[in-house]
Amino acid sequence: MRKIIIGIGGMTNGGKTTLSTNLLEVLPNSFVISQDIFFKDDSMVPVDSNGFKEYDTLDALHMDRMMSDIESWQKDPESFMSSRGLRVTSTGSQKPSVFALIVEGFLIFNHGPLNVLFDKRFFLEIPYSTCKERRSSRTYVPPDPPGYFDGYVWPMYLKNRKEMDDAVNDIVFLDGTQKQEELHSRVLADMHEILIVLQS
Ligand SMILES: Nc1ncnc2c1ncn2[C@@H]1O[C@H](COP(=O)(O)OP(=O)(O)O)[C@@H](O)[C@H]1O
Ligand SMILES: O=C(O)c1ccc[n+]([C@@H]2O[C@H](COP(=O)([O-])O)[C@@H](O)[C@H]2O)c1
Repeated sequence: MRKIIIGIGGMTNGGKTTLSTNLLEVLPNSFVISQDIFFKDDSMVPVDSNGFKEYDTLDALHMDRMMSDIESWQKDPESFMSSRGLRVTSTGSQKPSVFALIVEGFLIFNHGPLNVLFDKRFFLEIPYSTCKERRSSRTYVPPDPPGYFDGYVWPMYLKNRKEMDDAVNDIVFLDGTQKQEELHSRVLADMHEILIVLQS
């Protein structure tokens, strides 16, 4: 049995969830773990000197819990999926030969212990104006206060991005303004290559 872990990183609103959901639909025996669901409760997130909640750091996330879920998948992907109500697809009487885990999130490559687990890393980039526009039509819990994007989110993106660029060099950058179908085909083609290598 082969296991493949793909990282779909990217800027806020870069299209990570959309791309991951599209991949999930076509990849048999795949599962998506999203970093977003590991945000700490608002009461645990401190406020910076400008009064903005510091959500865009690894400290705002339960990374220990996220790692523990990924470890469970690594130990036994089949049980991991069935314990979440998902059936494993087999060919005839044969057990599936490949399981794929897609890990998506805005800080997945900034966490060293997670970053080392990826067989392939993708990062969705969009221009500042697209990012600001997409973000303004999204409602988080809690919602972004006035000035949050320019006063906190964008400066933190630049900081986190620099840290990632300094520490990780094996990333395929994707233009998140491309059509969803193009992004989907590009990632599938790259994954296909890895699967061939893994199966040989
Ligand atoms: N390739 C794309 N082209 C145009 N809009 C997109 C594309 N991918 C995602 N979007 C839109 O951008 C917004 C953010 O997408 P989402 O997948 O939730 O981003 P993320 O998970 O990176 O925050 C959504 O409104 C989504 O419909
Ligand atoms: O999901 C949450 O609990 C949450 C609460 C407050 C803010 N967020 C924002 O979620 C962003 C990362 O998620 P995403 O999907 O935009 O990449 C990050 O920029 C945070 O500011 C997310």
